[in-house]
Amino acid sequence: QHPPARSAGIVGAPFSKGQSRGGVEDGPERIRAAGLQRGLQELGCAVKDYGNLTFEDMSRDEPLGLLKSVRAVGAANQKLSQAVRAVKEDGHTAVVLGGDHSLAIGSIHGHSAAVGELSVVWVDAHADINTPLTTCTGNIHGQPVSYLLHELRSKVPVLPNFSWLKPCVSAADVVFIGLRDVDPAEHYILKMLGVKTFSMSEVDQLGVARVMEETCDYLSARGKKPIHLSYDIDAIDPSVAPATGTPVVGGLTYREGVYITEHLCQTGLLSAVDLVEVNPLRGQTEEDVRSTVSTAIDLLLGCFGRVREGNHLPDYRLPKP
Ligand SMILES: N[C@H]1CN[C@H](C(=O)O)[C@@H]1CCC[B-](O)(O)O
Ligand SMILES: [Mn+2]
Ligand SMILES: [Mn+2]
Ligand SMILES: [Mn+2]
Repeated sequence: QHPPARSAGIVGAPFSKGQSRGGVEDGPERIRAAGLQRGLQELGCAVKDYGNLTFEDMSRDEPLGLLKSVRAVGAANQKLSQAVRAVKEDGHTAVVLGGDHSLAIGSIHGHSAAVGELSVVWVDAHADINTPLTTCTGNIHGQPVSYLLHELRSKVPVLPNFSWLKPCVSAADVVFIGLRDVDPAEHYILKMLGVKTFSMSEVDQLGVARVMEETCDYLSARGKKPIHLSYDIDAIDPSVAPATGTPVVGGLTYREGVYITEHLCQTGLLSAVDLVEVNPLRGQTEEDVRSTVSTAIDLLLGCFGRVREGNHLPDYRLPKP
């Protein structure tokens, strides 16, 4: 029989101030222009596009110590949180198109406001778990996880435009996949909190099928909760997805990247997905950008039931002479 009808609520978040490379704000439009909505509809998925959020320019947003664009990041994520909560309350699986990975702060916060406790699968070359005091760059796209975890509450100072944010995720409900560029402070935090991680070494050692089995067993052992998939396109090897801000060699193959989404889709627990860090300006050729955007779309379609064996709509009938 066919799976229950799925519906996607798309929110574009053209935001770049969690890092310092222009262009990532064009991610949402490039992904839409390459046919995300049609691809979802061809899977029998209902689609509601909520459009792009608008982020007003911050008049003064001086750095706070190392931290850059704190007020802009705080305001943007407050807006995104409200948007994602509304999408969930409308009954859709949320699809957040970035924009940089600081957007996961608002996306996960809003998702949790709607559904309560959730599991987070963070697919990324990076752990993005620096705190405002351990960051070496000041870029908040390297910090979102620390703002969200209950266990790090005492390590994150109150920041301007962040008074709306409360931690909403437990460290034991997070799994990282694809890690290969983790700062020492981040590694210390991951070990201190006992966070489940599958670095690229484990992907090589176990294979992606076993990684996904263990991920789902680990998360469901604490009770089946809605899953928030936060997918940084730089988890995928730069040979496939080069148009991104912080590429790192030795990434997931296209097949491994898609397998992750196919597997999470079949759990039936996928409740929101972020697809972030697509930056068209970081491609050296148009083909670089096309390949990156096309991969992003295929990852999203995998979340909504696309499988490589093929799909057909429930009402399909063979034509008769
Ligand atoms: N080189 C990494 C590791 N730590 C750095 C930082 O904290 O600025 C970079 C963050 C990448 C964020 B991204 O994963 O969202 O791309
Ligand atoms: Mn990354
Ligand atoms: Mn990231
Ligand atoms: Mn990145």
